[in-house]
Amino acid sequence: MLPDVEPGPDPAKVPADDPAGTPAPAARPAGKRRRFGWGFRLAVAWLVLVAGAALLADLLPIPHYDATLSGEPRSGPAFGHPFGTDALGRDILSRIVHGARVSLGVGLGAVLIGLLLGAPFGLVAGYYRGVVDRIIMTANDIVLAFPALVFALAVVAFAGAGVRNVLIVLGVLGAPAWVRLVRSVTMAYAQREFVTAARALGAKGGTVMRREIAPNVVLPALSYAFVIMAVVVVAEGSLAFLGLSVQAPTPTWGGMINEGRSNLDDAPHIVLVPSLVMFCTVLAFNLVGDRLQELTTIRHSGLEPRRARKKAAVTVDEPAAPERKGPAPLLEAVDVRTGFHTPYGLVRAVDGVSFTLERGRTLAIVGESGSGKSQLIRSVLGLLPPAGVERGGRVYLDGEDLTAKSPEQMRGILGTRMAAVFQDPMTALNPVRTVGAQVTEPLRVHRGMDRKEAYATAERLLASVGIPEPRRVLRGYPHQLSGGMRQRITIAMALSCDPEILFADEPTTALDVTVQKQIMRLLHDQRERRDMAMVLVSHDLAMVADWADEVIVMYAGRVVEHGPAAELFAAPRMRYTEALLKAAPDLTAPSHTRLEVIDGRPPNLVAPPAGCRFHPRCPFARERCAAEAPPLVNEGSRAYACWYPAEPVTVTEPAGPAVSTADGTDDAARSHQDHPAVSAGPVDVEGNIKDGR
Ligand SMILES: Nc1ncnc2c1ncn2[C@@H]1O[C@H](COP(=O)(O)OP(=O)(O)OP(=O)(O)O)[C@@H](O)[C@H]1O
Repeated sequence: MLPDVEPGPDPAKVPADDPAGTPAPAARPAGKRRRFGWGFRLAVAWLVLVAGAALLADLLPIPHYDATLSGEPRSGPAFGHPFGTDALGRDILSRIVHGARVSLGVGLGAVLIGLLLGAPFGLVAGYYRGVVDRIIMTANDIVLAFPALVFALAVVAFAGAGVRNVLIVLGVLGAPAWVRLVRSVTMAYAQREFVTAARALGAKGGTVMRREIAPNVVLPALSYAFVIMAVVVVAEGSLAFLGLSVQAPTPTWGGMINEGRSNLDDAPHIVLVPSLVMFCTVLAFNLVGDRLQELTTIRHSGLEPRRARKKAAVTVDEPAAPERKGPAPLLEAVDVRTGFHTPYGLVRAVDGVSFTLERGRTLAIVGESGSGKSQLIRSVLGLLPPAGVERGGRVYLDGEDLTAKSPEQMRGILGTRMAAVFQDPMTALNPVRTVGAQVTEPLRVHRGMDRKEAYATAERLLASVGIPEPRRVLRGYPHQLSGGMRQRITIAMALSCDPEILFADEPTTALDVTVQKQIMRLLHDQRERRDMAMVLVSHDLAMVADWADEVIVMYAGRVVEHGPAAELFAAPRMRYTEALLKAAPDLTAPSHTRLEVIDGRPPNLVAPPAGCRFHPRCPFARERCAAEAPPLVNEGSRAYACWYPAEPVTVTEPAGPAVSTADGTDDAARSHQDHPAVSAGPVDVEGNIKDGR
């Protein structure tokens, strides 16, 4: 009888096909508008009628609900008494209308109490996970397991029957269900890019929950509130039937059913009318709740391990601080390792990656999907999920050990010294907040600007990243802008506090080709103008060839080749890099040219193959490759991990597939020709590779 219904979304029940954990609106055929349907409309109309009648009960031209003998006792529907009268001759319509006040009032009150008690716990559990989550959910499960009826009877027996006590009982008993609902929605949103982007800008946990997640919980909570209202109306009716709710003479629907039981033979309408009204009201609440839930359904992902065996994040086997002779590089990653605990074992997403990056340089990270590129930069930024993660290694920013920083200190660095731009500008921006609110936030938080100053600066920032009419754009919402414009906004946000390093995780993947080029040029120009460094994650080798100074090639969580972009593209040494370049599409090749593909699939990162991880897919693999893992050996400015590398070559004629983003502008002819492996033009790489940018 009490509200222990299963809350809507539960990300733990969904297939493991989307490690990014990106909740998205339910799929809907393009061009089709969402329809509410006649059932929904009827239900809303019924609820409006009942709620309206309850609100205006005292003004309606009907007899007083307790006026005995206002008509013939037990008489059926008649003029003046459309629903008939009860055993004392009281008007049933009037009693129904006044009873609605109790039912709906208790329903609304219980929903609010449950929400206020449960939502904060749900938010905290879903956002922080780990031990906090376990404590909250264990306490929640204990409350849920408590026999609700016994609790209700005990409270009413102790504190007395009455609307206030019924409301408290139902509200408190409903709270655990709210904890579950809000937790599951929070979990689904906690890994969304706009939340990661807010964290990357240094927002505190409380701020992220309040500003980024809570507004997105509102709609699922609203749909759930309708379902809970239905449950509470039934629960209140049941308590009233037992005489434990509001006492006579105030009418309640449950009480009317109870009173009418003895007249079932000669005047069944006394029981039937309140039963029918209650039935229709409960049905209407459920219908509206279900329909709203359908409209807010989240596509869940397998991000959340069903039961992470170790939930707390741990840091293991820290490498010693590197010995330096000269000044520290701007960014230095040493043996970075990141593993995710899953039901299938530890997924070693990043497995001992080291690199350095200097000011004014662009480092690109490439590799097939799942090779660990994104998790590497999230590890460097300290933006990994708070629980279920095993991490190791060190990251130094200008010689300062970031891995030794507290979350508070890291928040001071994110957004100000290191900032990030993510793949999909739609998901990187919070859809329920204005562009202005989002762009001004880092300015207010990190640069201490007041609202007016922050808006004026935001306007200039937007103009600097090429947004026309910035003032108008600031007033709008992300969905009113094109993909390219949205990405310009996220770039403006990332640049707002003049970071020293900009991390761009596939910043153009979600955009069309011509916009891709504009965005890359914008990023490059800003990098030059601000003398920043940039870390660029991308699948697009042509783009990397165009804009990167250095390239890291990742395979199965490890670096397999690293070197200056031009040299690496001209003459890859590691066989995987070679295969990757050959698999890149060549837009300048004759039509119907077959694309080379890399046979097989990337390995399972829970149990990667022994030896060289690429050997099962490598046409050049020999015995040694399966037995011993090749170390990353340095060769001049380059490093590669391969027992049988490709020969160093001097390329004087077209050397491989060209990848072109040509759009007819002068850029098209530009830099692909500098990198033979991704171009169609003749190039001499022996020290004569010119920087075509
Ligand atoms: N929260 C998680 N739990 C378990 N495994 C995860 C989690 N996040 C990422 N992984 C796994 O870590 C590996 C590396 O993921 P990552 O996102 O870094 O790959 P990527 O190279 O960036 O791929 P893509 O180019 O498709 O984004 C993948 O196998 C992925 O499934």
